[in-house]
Amino acid sequence: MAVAVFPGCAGASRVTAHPWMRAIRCSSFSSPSPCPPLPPHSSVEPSTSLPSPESSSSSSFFPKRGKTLELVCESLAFKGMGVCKVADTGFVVMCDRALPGERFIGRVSRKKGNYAEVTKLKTITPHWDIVEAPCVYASYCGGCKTQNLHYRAQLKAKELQVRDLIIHVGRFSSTDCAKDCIFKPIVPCDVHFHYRNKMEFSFSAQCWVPSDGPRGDQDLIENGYALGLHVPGFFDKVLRIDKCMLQSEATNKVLAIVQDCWRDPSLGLSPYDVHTHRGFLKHLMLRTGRDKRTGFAEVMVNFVTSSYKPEMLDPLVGRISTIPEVVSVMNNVNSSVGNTSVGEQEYTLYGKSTINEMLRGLTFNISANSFFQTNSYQAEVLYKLIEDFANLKGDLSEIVLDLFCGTGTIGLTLARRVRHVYGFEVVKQAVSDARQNAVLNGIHNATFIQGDLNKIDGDFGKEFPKPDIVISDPNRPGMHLKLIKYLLNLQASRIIYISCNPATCARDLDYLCHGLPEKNLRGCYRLKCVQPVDMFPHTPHIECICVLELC
Ligand SMILES: C[S@@+](CC[C@H](N)C(=O)[O-])C[C@H]1O[C@@H](n2cnc3c(N)ncnc32)[C@H](O)[C@@H]1O
Repeated sequence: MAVAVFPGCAGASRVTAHPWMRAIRCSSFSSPSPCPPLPPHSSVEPSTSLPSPESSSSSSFFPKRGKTLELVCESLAFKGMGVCKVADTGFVVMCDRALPGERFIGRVSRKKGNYAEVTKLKTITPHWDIVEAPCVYASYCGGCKTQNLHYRAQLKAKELQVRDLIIHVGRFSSTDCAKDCIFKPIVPCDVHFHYRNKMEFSFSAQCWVPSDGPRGDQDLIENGYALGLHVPGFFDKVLRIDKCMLQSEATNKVLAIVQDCWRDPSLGLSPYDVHTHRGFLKHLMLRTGRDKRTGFAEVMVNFVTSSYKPEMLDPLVGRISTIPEVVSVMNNVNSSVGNTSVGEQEYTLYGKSTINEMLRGLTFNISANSFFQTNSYQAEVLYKLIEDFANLKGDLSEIVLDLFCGTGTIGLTLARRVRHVYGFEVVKQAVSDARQNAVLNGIHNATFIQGDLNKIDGDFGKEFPKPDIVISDPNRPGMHLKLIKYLLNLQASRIIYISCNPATCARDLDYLCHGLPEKNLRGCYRLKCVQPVDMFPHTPHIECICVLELC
């Protein structure tokens, strides 16, 4: 199928397509921080003229909440929201689950500064590059929002989003970027399904049944219990999922067994109720790794419960441990009212307490709560690119600083070719895993330090020599201004910035390259390359690697 050209990519129609970008700088610091405004940028201003949603003349217009509008989706933006225009007027709104080319009726649900959000009510004509979504839950669960968009079109949309953000939020000139070939084509993921090595399902006392949902769900309304994924936007409603096409076949077998028996009244198991704070079962986390000798899948099952009652879980453990791939059953006990999966106590109910995964020739031990790249196939590709971009001399002379190092995977894959790796990470367990992973792989030139990179002070950096290469792989909020300031003072010759949020990445690149005069910061880096990598087909998530060189 031919990939349609997105009309939103060209010329004037793009002009009105970025009103939400204003919010990026202000919303993305993870701790209180002065929030500089977006620079004047006339091209990001939305059109505000529309006489009436039903007609199309030109008085000032902002649609009222509840108003229905006929819309056309032009492109995908932040979090996979469709960028839409009111038909015949050009007024911009954002709509979840609207895909490029789709004409539909939407209802205004929220006003957001200078644009509005709408809820889709009815499709008039479908989007371009339509394919049939193979998963019955694709329209409901919130995970695979673009499963019915041809994969090539998904890639194109992600590539355009990165480019847009770097230019408009990062304030890089599109002409210069084109001249210097800054934007590299996105690297596709060859594995489109079953690529996720970790999924977390929730137990709930409130089952959500979509009115036009997958058949067979009707009986669930009766007792209201569900094991599945949260309905987007609801912390207390769960859509029952019997099979997820993103996780491994082995973990789907586990899910099927648990679905089959957990509601059996004779077991006396109850879901945790987030309103009353009563009940036992909170989450079912499933992780897939690989046996380091055979390369075959090995699975960890982690029950997150509100209290420690292993005898209650015995019947489930007995059944799932008959699946040959299951090598570990863990129990994280989280007695707090919060509904996270990290427990205060962790118990091994069956088998071992960690599973293995291999990456770039190294073996990693993964415990229930360790961070590990969730697509191991594509992590291999990502890490190879990082290593290539790091452009190491390979003479064991260089120092690498691995910021936000998690379980040390990036630093450890580089350690064989450098003098020393220093890794920083806030999660204690991840730091301990990183140290163990170094030992497991016979690596002695890596030091992992626990610390919060949002709270660094003037002493940061005194405990290690000046790095030649900085790797920075922050989570979605990006880097704190304190860390940016440190990097600008440090002046390492190369920074490899890996990001899972191109919006905050663009902001940080702007600071590193152009500075921030109101904070007395002078940029001293040149953007050499932006390489998007698709780690998560069918989802709005975008990963990219950016290479910066000292001017
Ligand atoms: C996107 S992950 C990258 C992990 C690792 N580089 C990898 O590829 O596996 C981001 C990591 O940053 C850590 N992190 C988040 N906020 C942090 C902070 N303020 N200080 C230090 N580490 C932080 C998270 O715990 C997580 O391990």
